[in-house]
Amino acid sequence: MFSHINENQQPQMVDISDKDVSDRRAVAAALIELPPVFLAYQQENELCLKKGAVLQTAIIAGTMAVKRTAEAIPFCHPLPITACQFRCELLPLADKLQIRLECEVKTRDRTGVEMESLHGVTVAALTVYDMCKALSSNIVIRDVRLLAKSGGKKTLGQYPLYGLVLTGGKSERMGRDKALLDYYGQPHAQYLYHLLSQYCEQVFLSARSQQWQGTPLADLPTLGDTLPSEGPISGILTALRTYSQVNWLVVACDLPYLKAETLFPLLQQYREDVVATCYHHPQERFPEPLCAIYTPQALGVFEAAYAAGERCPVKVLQQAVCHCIAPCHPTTTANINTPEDYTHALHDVRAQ
Ligand SMILES: Nc1nc2c(ncn2[C@@H]2O[C@H](COP(=O)(O)OP(=O)(O)OP(=O)(O)O)[C@@H](O)[C@H]2O)c(=O)[nH]1
Ligand SMILES: [Mg+2]
Repeated sequence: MFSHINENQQPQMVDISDKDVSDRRAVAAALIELPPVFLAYQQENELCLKKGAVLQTAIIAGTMAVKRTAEAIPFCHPLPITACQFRCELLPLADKLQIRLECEVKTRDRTGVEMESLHGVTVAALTVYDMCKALSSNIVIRDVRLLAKSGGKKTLGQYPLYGLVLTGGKSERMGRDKALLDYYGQPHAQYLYHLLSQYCEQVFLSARSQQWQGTPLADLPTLGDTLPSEGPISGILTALRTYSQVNWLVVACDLPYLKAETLFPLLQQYREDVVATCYHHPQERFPEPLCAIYTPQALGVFEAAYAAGERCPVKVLQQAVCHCIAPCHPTTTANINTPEDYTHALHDVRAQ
């Protein structure tokens, strides 16, 4: 029998009286898209309109909503909230302004706070809409979802996210190290390290041993290949072996177009019940292993493929259960290999 229906088939609040108290945490996220008219109102990480500071107001509204979830959702238990934190990020794009909201809630009780985090992030998103609607009603709220929950029977998002920037190649076709090429005012591997650091608990470069000694990359945390350096698979497998209880966001150092906006779909849609979440190739639709999030399941899959002599990560992913998503732009996962590619990409990113 379902615990949310009683013996007369009437709905009821689930009886949690006998459950053990534990520390519970949940994180929910939402994405809001605003038309370009809002771009002019951005001031650092805030949107300042006549009506007031949009994100600050959204955070206050969302926090109040978290505390009052049981009043809005009929069968929710009222819970003492011990922490409620919002993270907001503004992302100006050429044709729109994106806002990414995250709401993290904690309690110590007999049931979890997933509804609280979802309610909080939804009301915060609606508050953004309310603050902004005088300027335009062409506002889309999307991808409201639970990212993580822990402390109860079912756990979601149980692994932290780590980042890996693959730099261990020989750049033979380029003739100089692709990790040191500069598009945004610093060696590209360093740029990617900082980009991933915004979303990952820890980030490492993946390299051949001693590769970066005496270079500007020497001070960044690095995982040296613990297998013969035979291509990106060596770096990926080293990372999976070194930290096997984390999700790995892996990117190659030769992706000049990678930025926050291109990572959002991965961050927003990745799943832990698959080997990897990745973009598919824009035309040929095979999984792109060098801009992907791997779960701990990937370790066994890569070990088996490696032992069988496979060295191509695309082929490994083609045989595995992956969550493939469409890249937002064909250049998202475009990599560069030759000096001509570099000149071309440099021109593109400078023109943006
Ligand atoms: N850790 C590690 N990374 C590698 C290795 N080989 C390639 N990579 C990385 O994997 C990504 C894709 O590699 P390739 O496009 O083949 O780059 P490459 O091998 O440097 O270039 P070529 O020498 O021209 O083939 C890049 O980020 C490389 O730095 C390796 O043996 N170990
Ligand atoms: Mg290579």
